Amino acid sequence: MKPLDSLEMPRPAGASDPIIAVSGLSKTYASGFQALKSVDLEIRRGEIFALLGPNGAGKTTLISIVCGIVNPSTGKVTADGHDIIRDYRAARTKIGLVPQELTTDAFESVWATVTFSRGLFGKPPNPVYLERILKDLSLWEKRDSKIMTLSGGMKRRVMIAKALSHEPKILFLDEPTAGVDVELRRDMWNMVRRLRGNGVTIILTTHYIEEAEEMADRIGVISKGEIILVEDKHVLMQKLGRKQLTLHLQSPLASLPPELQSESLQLSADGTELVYTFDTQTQETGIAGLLRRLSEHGIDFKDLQTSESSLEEIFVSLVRGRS
Ligand SMILES: Nc1ncnc2c1ncn2[C@@H]1O[C@H](COP(=O)(O)OP(=O)(O)OP(=O)(O)O)[C@@H](O)[C@H]1O
Repeated sequence: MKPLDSLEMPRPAGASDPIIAVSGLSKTYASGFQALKSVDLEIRRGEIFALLGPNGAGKTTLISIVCGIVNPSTGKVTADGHDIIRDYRAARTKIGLVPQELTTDAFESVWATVTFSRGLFGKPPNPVYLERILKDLSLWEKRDSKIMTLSGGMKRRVMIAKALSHEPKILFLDEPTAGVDVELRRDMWNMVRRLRGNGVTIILTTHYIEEAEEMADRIGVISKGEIILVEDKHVLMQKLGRKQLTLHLQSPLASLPPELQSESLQLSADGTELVYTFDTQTQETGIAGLLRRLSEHGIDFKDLQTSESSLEEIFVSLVRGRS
């Protein structure tokens, strides 16, 4: 993909108010199922926000409400200062949505589809802008092709072009890289970064924790309709991160001596490795004491390595802790 430098959407100078403000938002579907439980969330201007949560946590429901596709039961949402219900049109114009499912008109050409999408938002035609988007998304050569003739990856690019056609300030990407190949995933990550560079705020939902780890400025975790955590990515990883020290033993151990047994020290099944888990936040890691006690028991090691817990491990432990 070529650069999206051309998408000039300057960041408002000094604007510190949230671009999206969600307060007390609840949703109970007609079935009686409560998908969102009094959600409060603020999205900052110009950030990439990743919303993580297991299947059925309420991610799509939340996005759908902000985009005016699903009605909230209670609560208030504003998008760039516009109430999404009272001032629906103005709010919706600010938002581009790339939904999970591909919903494009199979018989239309790429060009007709993006032109039509722009028109839906009441924006005057701007073929130069649309040409830039299609070029940036490597779709320009396919502009006259019917969508049904495109590959799945190309169709996904069309969905993005449609979402950007009316120059939104906010872009929602619902599971953007589910089922796409590695190359397209990389392209999309690069595109998201360039959009952010141009002042677009991006909210993405993902199951790929790797994606949040790589892309997001902040991470929100949703579980069973509740936002259980919102944190700067680096702070989150530092706060909840644990480190592991793995000792490769000189000779395998049948079992750990009782005096050494603790939750933080585990012997591998084959007895060749000892794994010690410690908190990155504490002053005292306990490593010196551990090494001393091992030596007292005549347990020698030939090598050691440390590793930090990934966002994936943090996420799993957070969501597990709630179930
Ligand atoms: N129209 C509906 N009627 C009744 N229940 C619904 C409806 N839409 C969604 N739900 C339920 O609300 C819950 C949240 O669904 P939602 O699609 O928001 O979750 P999600 O976090 O996006 O999940 P996924 O990661 O699987 O896409 C689920 O239990 C789902 O079955």
